[in-house]
Amino acid sequence: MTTLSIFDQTEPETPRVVTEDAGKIANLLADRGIRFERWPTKDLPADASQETILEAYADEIEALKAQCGFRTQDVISLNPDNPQKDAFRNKFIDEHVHSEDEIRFFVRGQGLFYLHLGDQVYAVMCQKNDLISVPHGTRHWFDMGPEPEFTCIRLFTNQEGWVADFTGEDIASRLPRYESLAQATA
Ligand SMILES: CSCCC(=O)C(=O)O
Ligand SMILES: [Fe+2]
Ligand code: NI
Repeated sequence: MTTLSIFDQTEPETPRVVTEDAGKIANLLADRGIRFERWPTKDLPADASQETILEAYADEIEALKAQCGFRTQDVISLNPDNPQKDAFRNKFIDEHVHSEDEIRFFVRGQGLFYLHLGDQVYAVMCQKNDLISVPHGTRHWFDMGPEPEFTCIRLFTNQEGWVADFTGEDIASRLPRYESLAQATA
């Protein structure tokens, strides 16, 4: 199940709110300017190519582009047998921002997005079907865990695609990582 855990940054050990109610999750995130929706997905093999995935979701991608001005897209897909999984995990695991609006649409598996909003951190264990926005300037990080298994379509208003600005803050290391949150909310 998709789970939202909300932490005060001054008390990163214990979430003050934990919910698996998709409607509540959407409302709590909308209150903070984050879009969260559940979109239908298609049956595709775990090793489907980026091309196949973009083709299968061409209508959804076009709709989002028309609606919100997204210009580029890519696919990030990881499986536990990926020899570079640790490097990929590390790539996103520290707090960063993007200078443009982005969307993440999980079409397979799960992954944990942390959004640092004001003095709170919203940790969203995203699942297949979840679409979440990362508005420009939103401090965030992403933990795919030690055995990553997910496919995510990413949309960018930036023509260059994914460009990250790391904040240099250590907040990510003070919050529970994927392993504890997946455990706590299983
Ligand atoms: C699930 S997509 C990988 C993470 C990412 O793109 C990001 O943090 O910006
Ligand atoms: Fe990011
Ligand atoms: Ni669950």
